[in-house]
Amino acid sequence: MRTMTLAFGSLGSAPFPPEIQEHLAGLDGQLRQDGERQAATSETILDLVGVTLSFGGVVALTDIDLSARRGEILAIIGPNGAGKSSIINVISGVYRPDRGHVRLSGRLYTQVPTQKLARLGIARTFQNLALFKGLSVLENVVIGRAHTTRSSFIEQIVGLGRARTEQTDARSRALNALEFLHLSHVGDRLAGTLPYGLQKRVELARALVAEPDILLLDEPMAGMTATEKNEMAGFVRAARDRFGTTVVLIEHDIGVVMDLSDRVAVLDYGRKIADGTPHEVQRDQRVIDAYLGVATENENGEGI
Ligand SMILES: Nc1ncnc2c1ncn2[C@@H]1O[C@H](COP(=O)(O)OP(=O)(O)OP(=O)(O)O)[C@@H](O)[C@H]1O
Repeated sequence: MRTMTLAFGSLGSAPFPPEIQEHLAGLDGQLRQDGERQAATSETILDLVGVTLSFGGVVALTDIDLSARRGEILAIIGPNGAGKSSIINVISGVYRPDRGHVRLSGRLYTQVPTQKLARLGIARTFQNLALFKGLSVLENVVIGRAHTTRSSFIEQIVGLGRARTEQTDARSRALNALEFLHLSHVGDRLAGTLPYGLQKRVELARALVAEPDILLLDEPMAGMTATEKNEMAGFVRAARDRFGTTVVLIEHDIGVVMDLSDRVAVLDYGRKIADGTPHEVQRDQRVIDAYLGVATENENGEGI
């Protein structure tokens, strides 16, 4: 059953909670406030061309063209089973498309090499939490720097020279990421002991510490309260504003999507049926039809 709720504007322009806003603004004066978003450059950093993917007889994606520009927040939405996760998994190299290709910063891949993902400038979070629950929050975030390690196994065991420099650097960057996401106070806690919403934020910290060009977020606000969603949306926006990161996210809460995204791509049955600004997509008849029967009219019988 297709269960997506079409609640356009449910969060509207809900403000980023004041204490978080104050914290972010005070970090080093570099953060831009809401409404002063860093404009996405016209440089296309991610390009999917004609991507088709099937599992046996099930066609998950059909001839998908999709691109994202540097510094853009792109949301992928669609009913359950529409192919959203499949796109993220193609971009991150988990699935190899039957046809089509992915271009990252101009380089062409039929399949993105998963093991080189971080070095290619891509970091991701997962639909279900993927933290090491028995490690501290800080240790979890330090792992996000693993791709930068050049020292040998022996050097790391002994903890000398290059290994020590790398560890110090990783720890320092992880501490900065924790501060940026307002998590410093839980850095020493075991990740598994944190409330769910904070664990999701730790995942974001681990992805951000890799300093990715492209951040893939698979339902980053799933299971969160409205307040937690607002906080998370604010942090995602702040990360983009501060680092110029391109964000590609899947999110079921359309209110969050409309408020946070620069552009929205809509999938239905594995096909892209719309791609535009939140305003454009919201009024697209094909999108409304895709969710037919769920809040497509207001009380006066007018389309929303
Ligand atoms: N590993 C797989 N094996 C077989 N079929 C799959 C696999 N992954 C996805 N599919 C199928 O491909 C289609 C698209 O699935 P996908 O998970 O990409 O959709 P989605 O939009 O992310 O859905 P949801 O919102 O429920 O997470 C569905 O029909 C799904 O059953």
